[in-house]
Amino acid sequence: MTVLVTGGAGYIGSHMVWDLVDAGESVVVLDRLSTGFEWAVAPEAELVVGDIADTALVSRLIAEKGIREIIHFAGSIVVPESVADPLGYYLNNTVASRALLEAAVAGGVKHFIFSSTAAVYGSPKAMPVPETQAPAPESPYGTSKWMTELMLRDAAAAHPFTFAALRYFNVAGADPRGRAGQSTRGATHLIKVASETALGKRPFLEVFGDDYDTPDGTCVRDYIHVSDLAAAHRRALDYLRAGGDSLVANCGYGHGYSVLEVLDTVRRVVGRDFDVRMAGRRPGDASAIVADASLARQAFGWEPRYDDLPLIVRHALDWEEALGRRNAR
Ligand SMILES: NC(=O)c1ccc[n+]([C@@H]2O[C@H](COP(=O)([O-])OP(=O)(O)OC[C@H]3O[C@@H](n4cnc5c(N)ncnc54)[C@H](O)[C@@H]3O)[C@@H](O)[C@H]2O)c1
Ligand SMILES: O=c1ccn([C@@H]2O[C@H](COP(=O)(O)OP(=O)(O)O[C@H]3O[C@H](CO)[C@H](O)[C@H](O)[C@H]3O)[C@@H](O)[C@H]2O)c(=O)[nH]1
Repeated sequence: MTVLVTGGAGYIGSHMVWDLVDAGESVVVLDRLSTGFEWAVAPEAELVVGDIADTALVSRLIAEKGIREIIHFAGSIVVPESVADPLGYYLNNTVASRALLEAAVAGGVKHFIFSSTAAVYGSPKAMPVPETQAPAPESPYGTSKWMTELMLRDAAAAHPFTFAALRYFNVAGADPRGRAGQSTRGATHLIKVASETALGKRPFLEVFGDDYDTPDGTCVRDYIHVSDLAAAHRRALDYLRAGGDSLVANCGYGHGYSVLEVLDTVRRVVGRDFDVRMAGRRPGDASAIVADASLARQAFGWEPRYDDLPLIVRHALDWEEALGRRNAR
């Protein structure tokens, strides 16, 4: 059996591919390389360069490779960009996912795992936020992902497949063995931007808003190590293979850090200061969001290994340094 990983040349997808390959699975990656990299795909996996919205291509892959499971990471991921270009986000996240799902259903795919997001919740009143909290996204990005969750729910009621929609909180860090990491050009994610700034690749970092209703006024997020997230997917896949019901599950650790706390951690880990400037709020940002992650533990036995912010930052910095050496070659 071969697993199809869409977006497997991207940040999280490339870690997933390594995790599957390490477990002896056969893997095909479908990625159009818009933000991903050919070199990021583990050599044991087969990379097909193409678009998930290309139903003919996906149908051919499903038939030719005997695909029964899809892990779907491909998409557009930047919250403020989605505020500026909502239709582009609905196209690449919702419409393209619909096309992929149509090919999956027609091709007899049995299990589907989907990259959803904490952004579906908006700024929840009660925290940590459980999956039972009604979604109230504050950005087109969050809405585009929630719409895909709803399509999965309805399609799974009508067709013989099961799914897990995993709502990731803030993903950071890199493969502890140094084989993968975040290589995104012009990245906007806090730990990535802070790592680049700390290593002198950017002149300064801006803190987007210090007037939120949080203890120090900056936004609070639940940062999860990318390798723990990949492990959660493999657990979810095993659960679905064993006949588990479709589910929606948070992936986070259950504790939040403010932007300033993250920056302090980066300073301590790297052992030097860097230029941080206060700036206005960024469109689409929720003030605080922390996961209730008990369902993932109960339903499919997920046990995080890297719930340690300094370690996440250490791995992100190690990758950033390796990336610097790669780009210098
Ligand atoms: N990074 C986070 O903190 C975070 C949090 C929650 C959810 N997610 C979700 O996880 C998934 C992966 O995110 P990432 O951080 O690895 O981003 P990424 O940009 O590194 O990876 C996305 C990959 O998908 C590919 N892609 C995009 N559109 C495509 C299309 N139409 N057809 C084929 N390939 C396409 C890109 O080339 C890239 O390799 C996304 O769906 C994102 O919404 C990410
Ligand atoms: O240079 C920066 C970058 C970020 N931030 C702040 O740091 C926090 C985290 O921002 P990120 O861009 O790292 O992450 P987001 O919370 O905006 O979004 C991320 O996590 C979400 C889930 O919560 C989504 O799924 C999305 O894909 C992913 O980008 C936010 O308050 C943001 O304003 C800064 O102050 N300066």
